[in-house]
Amino acid sequence: MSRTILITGAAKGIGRAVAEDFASDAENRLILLDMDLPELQRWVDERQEQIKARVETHWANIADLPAMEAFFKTLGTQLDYVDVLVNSAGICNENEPEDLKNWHQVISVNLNGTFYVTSLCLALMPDRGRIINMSSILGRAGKVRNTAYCASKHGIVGMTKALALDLAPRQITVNAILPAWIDTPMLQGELATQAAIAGLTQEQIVRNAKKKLPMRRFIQSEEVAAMVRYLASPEAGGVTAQSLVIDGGVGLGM
Ligand SMILES: NC(=O)C1=CN([C@@H]2O[C@H](COP(=O)(O)OP(=O)(O)OC[C@H]3O[C@@H](n4cnc5c(N)ncnc54)[C@H](O)[C@@H]3O)[C@@H](O)[C@H]2O)C=CC1
Ligand SMILES: CC(C)c1ccc(C(=O)O)c(O)c1O
Repeated sequence: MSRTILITGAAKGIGRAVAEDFASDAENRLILLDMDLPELQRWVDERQEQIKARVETHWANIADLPAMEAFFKTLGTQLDYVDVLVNSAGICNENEPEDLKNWHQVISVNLNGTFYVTSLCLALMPDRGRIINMSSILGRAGKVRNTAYCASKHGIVGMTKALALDLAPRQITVNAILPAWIDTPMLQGELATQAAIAGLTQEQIVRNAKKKLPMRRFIQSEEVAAMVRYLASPEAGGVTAQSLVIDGGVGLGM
């Protein structure tokens, strides 16, 4: 089955693992977007031997609406369809409760950016298309010092549910994945910050963190990519408007 798959945030972490997964199929065409184009290109160059799909890389800031409109206008002249959209680009900043600047920054990227890409992509999406949004376990729970991030991820869940109903007559499915504690540069960066604050080594912070997790381990990006693969498959044609959690049980633990 020949498909075009557009992935945001493909340079690192979950987005990269999703790209790697789809890249093993020679019938796929991948459109990979990220703000960190050098890192995205470096990874694609490094994996040339393993990559079977046709891959294109593009610099993109999903929060920049005029730039995204221009990007999709050009894309529309180069292809007929985007069959699968995976919205993985996102940022995670802690904030003081009254921090307006951080609010705008996080909402701009995580919520507005995800909506911009989705709405622009819809013009290119055929019936039976797939939209998969990376929310978070913080799309259904709260966390101290995370007002903006939690709001953005709750927003993605709401957007997913409503859009799924709009698009259901066309057999387009829209689902959210709710991960937590995925071993990515985002998590490693946060652990490094915590280690610096606590005056501990990164290894000590990692050991302490894992002790508090029900499975005593971080989830690998490839495990999230497998969930994306399922949601993108023909077999998942009846799964829509859902929030699929992959958090090793942490969201339900005490
Ligand atoms: N790592 C984790 O434990 C969890 C991650 N998530 C979510 O999963 C998604 C992916 O996270 P990770 O892979 O861990 O993050 P990451 O930081 O490792 O990778 C995110 C990628 O998105 C790109 N990006 C950020 N802002 C962008 C923008 N404005 N335009 C284009 N690209 C942009 C970055 O350059 C980076 O390559 C995010 O939406 C995150 O909120 C949710 C729950 C847990
Ligand atoms: C601390 C790390 C980076 C992190 C960030 C966000 C979430 C989430 O949205 O659920 C996590 O679970 C994390 O582990």
